[in-house]
Amino acid sequence: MQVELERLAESLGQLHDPATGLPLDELDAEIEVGFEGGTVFVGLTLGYPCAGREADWDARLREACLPTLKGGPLGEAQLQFELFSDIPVTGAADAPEPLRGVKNIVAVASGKGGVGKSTTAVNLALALAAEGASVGLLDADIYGPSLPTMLGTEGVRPDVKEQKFFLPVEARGLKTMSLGYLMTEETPAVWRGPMASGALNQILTQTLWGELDYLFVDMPPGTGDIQLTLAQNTTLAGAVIVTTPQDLALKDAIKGVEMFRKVSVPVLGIVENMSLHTCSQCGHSEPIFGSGGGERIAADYQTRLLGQLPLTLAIREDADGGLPTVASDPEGEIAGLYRDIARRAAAQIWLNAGEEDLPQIEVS
Ligand SMILES: Nc1ncnc2c1ncn2[C@@H]1O[C@H](COP(=O)(O)OP(=O)(O)OP(=O)(O)O)[C@@H](O)[C@H]1O
Repeated sequence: MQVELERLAESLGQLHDPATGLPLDELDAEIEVGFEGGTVFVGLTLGYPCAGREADWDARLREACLPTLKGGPLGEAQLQFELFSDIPVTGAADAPEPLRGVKNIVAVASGKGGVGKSTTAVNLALALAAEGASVGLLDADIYGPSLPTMLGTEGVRPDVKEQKFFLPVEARGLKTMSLGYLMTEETPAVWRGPMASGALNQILTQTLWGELDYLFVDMPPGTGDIQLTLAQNTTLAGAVIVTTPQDLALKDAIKGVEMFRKVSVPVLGIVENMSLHTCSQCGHSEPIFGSGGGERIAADYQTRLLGQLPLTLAIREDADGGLPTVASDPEGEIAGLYRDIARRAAAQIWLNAGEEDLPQIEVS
């Protein structure tokens, strides 16, 4: 029977993990197989949260197990499957105290403004929370903090502890902090570089984030000094670059990729937003901003296209109305796209954590 169980584990190791595209035995995935009381137990541990895929894994594992079990001593056994996630830690051990419990800090960035970076950041954060992770979201967009609008927390002021720390504002299952919660009439309308960097660093390191699997940072748009300083001063697990398919936005997205590479922050991948427009009247879809751009950058810059999101009224209305699509229509098609992208980004962090030395790409 032991031989049977080993054969089973072997055949399960050949299954492909959809978030990385790699077979389980090439990943740091743990497959446990056991037999007790007439039941074969299979446990699979992945390095990213994927509660939403449990039923899918269950079906695929059953299908893979059948030929191995059929006709053998375990042919009549019941099959019980459980999916676990063990999220890697890429936070720095010497991080400021409030960030010590944060396993992974992920920057969501864009080379230029208005491409949907904040909308993507909030939906990705909600998506990983829906997959079972504990998630925080820091709105570091000094030019126009939009998190309070998107999460319906306008006018909320965070509690302060020991006159030194902010307590994050809980919203839709996320721990959030935004410059928007702190703005007063005295807050400068236009932040100068060092002042902006200082303010960002302060809310990042003086917020009591507690234990988090992922902290998403919605970066200010662009690739100037403020962004560079933030990327340099923080141990980031990686960056997600949001772009639209227009040539100009793509050029700026490349600058984003180059900026993160310069400071050795892994680029987890590209999200192409507003890729296709589907007419709400006739259902016809067309790539009004062009097509294939995100894929091209991903190929040219050895990163991956994490996914594409359509230009739809629902995404805009949901975000602007305080209930982003992943929360307003969790089982819908668009929420599914965000969840796929979020799992791929998290899986990329897992892959990177398994590599001892990331290749250093020199950008002159
Ligand atoms: N896929 C989409 N379909 C339709 N509208 C979208 C989509 N993505 C974002 N939007 C809308 O586009 C506007 C700009 O989005 P958002 O604020 O997320 O962009 P941004 O890149 O963060 O901008 P900024 O540079 O101002 O921070 C918002 O009104 C948002 O609701």
